[in-house]
Amino acid sequence: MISLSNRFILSQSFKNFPIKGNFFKNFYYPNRKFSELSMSFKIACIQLAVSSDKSKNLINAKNKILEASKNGAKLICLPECFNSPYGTQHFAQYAENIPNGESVKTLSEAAKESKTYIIGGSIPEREDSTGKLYNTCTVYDPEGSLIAKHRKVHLFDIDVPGKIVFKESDSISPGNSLTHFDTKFGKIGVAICYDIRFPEMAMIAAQEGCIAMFYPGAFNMTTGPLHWELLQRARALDNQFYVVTCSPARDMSATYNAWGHSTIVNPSGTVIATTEHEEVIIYADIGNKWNKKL
Ligand SMILES: NC(=O)CCC(=O)C(=O)O
Repeated sequence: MISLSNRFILSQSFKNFPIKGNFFKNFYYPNRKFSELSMSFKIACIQLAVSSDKSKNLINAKNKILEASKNGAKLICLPECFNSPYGTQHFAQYAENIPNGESVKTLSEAAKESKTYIIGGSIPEREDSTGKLYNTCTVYDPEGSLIAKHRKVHLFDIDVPGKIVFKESDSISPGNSLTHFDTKFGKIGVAICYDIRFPEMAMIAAQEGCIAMFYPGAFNMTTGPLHWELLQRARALDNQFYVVTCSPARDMSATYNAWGHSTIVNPSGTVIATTEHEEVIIYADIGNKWNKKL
């Protein structure tokens, strides 16, 4: 039995979120548009092999970003916790200030050099004024500017007897806001891993006009096979937008074994790109054309 002990009642956590006008007016989003530029554009998910060596992780991430851009990707996503092994015992050691840490510097340079949008997976963030840690995604435009930051809202606390015990809230504090950002291709939503289990976040992104929701994430060997793909297809079909997940590659010598299987799902709930658990880059062209294939 999965304990969802830190589940927020969304009406409480987002009670001040401004839902404008009649929420159901555009339920099927007939007017949501990719920009004129983007009948279709290529995205990439880098299923990065993450080690305990932070500098190595940063160099590897940058090289893979340059490789994905050479292959035509215009928007590139990294996995949850790409600069550090995923684990409560590691977060404090690898945590950085945002925007003054080395991970932000590396990703900003990579975005500028590759001239791509980058959704920088996540890193453990230290807020200097409070000492609190967050699991945070940073986003960059093709000029290398930091254009958005998402702190994971729903922390992953789980206890499946005999299978997996993990309590992210032991060291990480939750974020309290939703994150959507504009690109020249259209508006994009971002959330992190366990956030995908809370459909309201994706619904609000769709209502706000997002064309896709990206979830850097690291599911595990218990819940991965059960729910990873199902959740993505559900969020995509519910909201009629693309859903993209990006996991670290699996490392069986680590304390937390990621499921891998980074995946891209179209607005009809169909998987258009996926993989197994090794280090790899997956690509897909996303845009308005998907519905002509139905
Ligand atoms: N890193 C995470 O939030 C993992 C979430 C997960 O595995 C789940 O089942 O949910």
